[in-house]
Amino acid sequence: MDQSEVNKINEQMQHLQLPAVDYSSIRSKTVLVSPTEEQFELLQKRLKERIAESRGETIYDLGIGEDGSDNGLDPEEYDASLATLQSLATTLNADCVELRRRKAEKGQTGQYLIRIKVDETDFMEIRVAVVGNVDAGKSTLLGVLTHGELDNGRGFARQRLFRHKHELESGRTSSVGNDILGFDSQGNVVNRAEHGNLDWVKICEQSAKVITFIDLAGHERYLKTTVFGMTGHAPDFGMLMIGANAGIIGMTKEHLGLSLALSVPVFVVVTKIDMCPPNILQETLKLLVKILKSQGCRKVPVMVRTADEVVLSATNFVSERLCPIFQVSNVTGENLDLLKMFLNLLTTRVVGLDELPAEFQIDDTYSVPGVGTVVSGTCLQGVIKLNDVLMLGPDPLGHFQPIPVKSIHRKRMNVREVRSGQTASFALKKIKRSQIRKGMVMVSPELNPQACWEFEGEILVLHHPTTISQRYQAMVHCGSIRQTASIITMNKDCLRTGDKALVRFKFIKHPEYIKNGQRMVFREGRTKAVGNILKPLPHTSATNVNRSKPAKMQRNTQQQNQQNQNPNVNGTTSNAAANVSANANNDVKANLDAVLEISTDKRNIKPRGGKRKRYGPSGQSENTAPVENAQ
Ligand SMILES: Nc1nc2c(ncn2[C@@H]2O[C@H](COP(=O)(O)OP(=O)(O)OP(=O)(O)O)[C@@H](O)[C@H]2O)c(=O)[nH]1
Repeated sequence: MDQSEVNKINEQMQHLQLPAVDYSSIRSKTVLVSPTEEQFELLQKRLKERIAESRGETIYDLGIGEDGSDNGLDPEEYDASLATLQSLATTLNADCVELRRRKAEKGQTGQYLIRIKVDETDFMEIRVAVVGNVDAGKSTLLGVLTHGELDNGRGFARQRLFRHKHELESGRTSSVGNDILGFDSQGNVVNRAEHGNLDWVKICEQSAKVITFIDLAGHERYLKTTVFGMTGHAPDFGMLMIGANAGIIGMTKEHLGLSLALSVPVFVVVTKIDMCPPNILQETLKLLVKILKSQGCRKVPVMVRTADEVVLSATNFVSERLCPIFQVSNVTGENLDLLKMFLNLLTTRVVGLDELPAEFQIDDTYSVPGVGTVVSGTCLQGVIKLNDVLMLGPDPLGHFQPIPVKSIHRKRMNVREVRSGQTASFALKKIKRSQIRKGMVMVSPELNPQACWEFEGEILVLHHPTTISQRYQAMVHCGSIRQTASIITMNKDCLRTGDKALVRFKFIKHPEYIKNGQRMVFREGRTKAVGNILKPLPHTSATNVNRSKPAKMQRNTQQQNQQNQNPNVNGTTSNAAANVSANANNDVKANLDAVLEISTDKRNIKPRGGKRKRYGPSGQSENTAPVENAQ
């Protein structure tokens, strides 16, 4: 079975009302011992479905029945079952790799990774945002993982990575870096550095799964970029790094709070255990566990010390509550195998969105000599194929224009399509780079996209030194949108730390494409609020574009316009919005304590300033990079 077949099954499962298949005859733990032809077919069908459900792989339990019988098989039964499982995998063009075996009430049980062998141009994609305080060892760990050479404790692995990055990304000023780690269908790492360099195309060709690390800066002065990385690059997971000796300092809690606020499941990697006295390491772990278990985080910390624990935590990690903790050394390599095994088992959180109309969010733009304008970003839903015509926008007037996709790259590799949950870059014709900005989207014409100057959102103020009142302005981060917005109205006179409110925002520079239910962060300096977009208010009248009017007049005109279109706006919110709001309330409330704690951590507060990105006349960062670096 190849990826296109997996996709086909996915499609069928979502859209067709398939008659329910009766799997009752394959529920017993011994069914694999010597299945009848009919049972074999059913087993094959079920396995195919499971692989399709998680986009190319599944973990199969051997010796565990669904019929309530005691777990475990005797050695002969086990061997026979394993042989059947292997032949099932072979018929589906998949590999079957043992993850663990253990003793059960009656004999043995085991878990096996069944992963399809994809063709050269396809691979599963998982994005991991790497966060943590300065010096936690982020770059070093990524250097060690991706280049396969240990560190010397004095920056060796990190330099390698920097040199590699510098060579590959010369000209890029963005401080969000990407590194990739590929696994083949048997779970082996495929990265092979040649003269210190990695060939991304080769890695992707040999990989069944590629982990993209979004390397986010650890210093507070780059927090804006870090927030953008977490919202704009749509990570599946967050890897929070902590230096064992330094402990939970600086931005550690801030980054944890950000992951919580954006509902990104987090695992923790404690580094430098080779140089940390045992008592300090214990203190760091104790505090970490305390924070994770606190009311605000409500996580279940799990120390991962064995391969068994890796399988357990990876298979349960989709639930946001579990928080696996690894203790590693980049110098001795201790426990790095466990971390690699865990990364190999991570599965995408985006499933079942391929059938929706395409939606691609742009997180960067490039000018490539000989190619033209290139945009990179994430396909949030649907499938985008070569030569598809998508609506690009919104421009400063809120308009979208049709534009064909002339070439698609995934991780610098030429491909014919990109699916939901995957990142890609597109070459676009007849459009200047200065006409495109981060935060714009390319969507299927079916969606009839509309731009919004204003939207209603529900926010929770995590921290503000005094009070927030109407007309307050701060940066809204939402997906790859990063723009200052001002508060036009809210359902309270003023907001203080810990307050929740329904707020109507207005972007100050240009309208944006936003959607109901999107998570957002509203921040400026030490002020932070998180929440959800409840109701985008589409811009339909030219008055919205006229920014020369006094703020108050403009507000009134817009309110009138919107009242006319939508009588619901100023009174009660719609039912759908109210539902989102109820859910958001719970999520947001859950984060409160942790983040309040975070916001009062004085060590986080450092003077702002430092290196800034250069911006061109259009407000674009002045990136120029060859097309292959766009991904
Ligand atoms: N002994 C020891 N040293 C380590 C380990 N991991 C990293 N280091 C060292 O710690 C220093 C800081 O590591 P970096 O990788 O630069 O830290 P970082 O988190 O990337 O820092 P920023 O990129 O500035 O945010 C380097 O000198 C590394 O050699 C480890 O496991 N053991």
